[in-house]
Amino acid sequence: MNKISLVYYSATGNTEQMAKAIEEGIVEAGGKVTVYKASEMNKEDILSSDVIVMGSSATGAEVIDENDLLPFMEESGDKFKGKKVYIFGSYGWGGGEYADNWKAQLEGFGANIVAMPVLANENPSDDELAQLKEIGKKLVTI
Ligand SMILES: Cc1cc2nc3c(=O)[nH]c(=O)nc-3n(C[C@H](O)[C@H](O)[C@H](O)COP(=O)(O)O)c2cc1C
Repeated sequence: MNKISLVYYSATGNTEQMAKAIEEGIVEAGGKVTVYKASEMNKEDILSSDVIVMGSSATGAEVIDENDLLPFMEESGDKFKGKKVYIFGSYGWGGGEYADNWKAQLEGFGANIVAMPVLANENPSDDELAQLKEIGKKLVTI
């Protein structure tokens, strides 16, 4: 069974709801996940996981959380090489463009993006939450 960590940034709760759906899926499938808010993450624990799940809303100008998650990504670069990674999040108006940049950055580090990111426009829909739950189930043994 995979060691899974999930770290997310959410200003108003949209990405947080999505994180909860993934967590539910993992737990339903008999797995375990340690969930961190980006401002409280344990970087070593996250980087020692088999599967790293990261969520962020779009902030600034089409970027992920610039206070914690972006610095973590940039300082950890090579440590993502060969890791199984899943990213998701919520955006307001940019069509989710920020996540394309994010995915490309991770792929540049050599990460293996295990499924297409689910991106919600503001509040996640029931369908998006259901998709995230299914992805959570798969992460347990992927
Ligand atoms: C300061 C700020 C900057 C934002 N920048 C973007 C952006 O560049 N592109 C975009 O699509 N949405 C942007 N948004 C909208 C948020 O990404 C959107 O409201 C999202 O649903 C918030 O999710 P959260 O509650 O998980 O943080 C921004 C919102 C705020 C408050």
